[in-house]
Amino acid sequence: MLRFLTAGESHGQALVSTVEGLPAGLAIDQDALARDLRRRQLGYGRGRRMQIEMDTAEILSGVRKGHTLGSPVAMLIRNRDWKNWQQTMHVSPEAPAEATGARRAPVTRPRPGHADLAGALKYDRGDMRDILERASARETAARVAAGALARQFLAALDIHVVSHVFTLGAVSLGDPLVVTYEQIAAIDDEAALHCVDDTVQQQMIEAIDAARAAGDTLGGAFEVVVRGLPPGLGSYVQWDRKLDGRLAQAVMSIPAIKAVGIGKGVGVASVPGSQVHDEIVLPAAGDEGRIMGVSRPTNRAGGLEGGVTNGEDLRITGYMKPISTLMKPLRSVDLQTMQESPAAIERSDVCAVPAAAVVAEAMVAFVLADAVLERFGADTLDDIKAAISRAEARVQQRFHPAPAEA
Ligand SMILES: Cc1cc2nc3c(=O)[nH]c(=O)nc-3n(C[C@H](O)[C@H](O)[C@H](O)COP(=O)(O)O)c2cc1C
Ligand SMILES: C=C(O[C@@H]1CC(C(=O)O)=C[C@@H](OP(=O)(O)O)[C@H]1O)C(=O)O
Repeated sequence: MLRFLTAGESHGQALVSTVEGLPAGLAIDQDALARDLRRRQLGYGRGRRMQIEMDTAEILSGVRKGHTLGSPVAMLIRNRDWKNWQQTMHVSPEAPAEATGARRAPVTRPRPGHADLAGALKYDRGDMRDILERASARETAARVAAGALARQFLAALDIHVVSHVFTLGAVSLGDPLVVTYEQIAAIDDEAALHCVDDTVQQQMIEAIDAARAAGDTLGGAFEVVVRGLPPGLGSYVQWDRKLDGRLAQAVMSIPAIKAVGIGKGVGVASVPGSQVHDEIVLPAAGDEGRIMGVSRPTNRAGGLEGGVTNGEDLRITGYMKPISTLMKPLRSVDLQTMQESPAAIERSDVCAVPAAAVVAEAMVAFVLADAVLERFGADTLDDIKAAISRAEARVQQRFHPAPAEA
């Protein structure tokens, strides 16, 4: 079983990510890890915090001479902003004499849509900073570090995870299923909104500018696409083994994600079956089909049938609500005075859909890595590769039987 836990407050000293269950013998590419962390910080519409942070993950354990040992990998991501928050975020009852930064007033006016009110009710905290510090999506940097290791494990098996943004507020590219894996893989890391279409991307930028000018915020939708998955990951035999369910939980757990789709997603509800299901045909001459000797002209199922991978690209969409901190705040109640009062204003993003897409890549990579280990599980990378080859040979033999002896 592959698992990870994170720790850390948004303006505390650091984030910690601990990953357990990776096989031994995986080469760790620290540049690729840094690239994933950087991609999460990019995207048009983010706030000033992203100019302060330059996320890097320091590997503290589990890796020696560039390779995993099979033991837990602990990683540390320091918050550069911490120096501005020591007076507010100190761990001791009193701020130490050397603490830097301003002493901030308690947060008492919950922001509709953030975790402030629900968290205060649950944990019985008067200052809602005690809630928002951990509810903050700052934590997703630690998820991306964990996901980066999973992604490197998958890449060693020639499985690749990419994403793109296809909707931002009212601007949309339309059906993401028409966008190819190759188009998504070609998106430049520095692209403003990680959209495959430059004209649509420009309209998205303008929508964000307009929202910012109005003191408002915007959400949107992204798609994660995975190429190279072996068929047979996940299972239909129990509810908690269905891979669609496991992926949906992982993506839905990202702050502000309110809906998840597989393949055609919610579109399946409004059209007949003939426009939903992917026919199974014999491959055209010269096209072997992927592994199974059959071909699927369409992939509306998004690579999953019965909660099991079918050898096609995995396609999963995530829908993000607009950021809940509005510079023109919504109505709220000051929980200290119990007077109606505009919601608190914190420094904030106007839009973070591209960042959420990168986090979703990490979460999807993690769930898939776990599913690969479950099916081909072993303690070393070489054993896993051998198990995958064996499974491929078995499927190949069944669907391409050798010609009978004359
Ligand atoms: C990458 C990313 C950045 C975010 N930035 C902000 C932000 O700057 N301000 C804010 O109010 N919410 C932001 N959010 C959303 C909140 O974290 C989220 O709405 C809150 O934790 C409540 O969780 P829920 O929306 O899932 O119910 C961000 C989310 C993500 C994924
Ligand atoms: C720090 C990150 O995102 C933060 C997520 C967030 C929230 O409420 O979720 C609020 C903002 O925090 P701050 O007030 O410090 O600017 C974002 O910047 C990050 O993505 O690394």
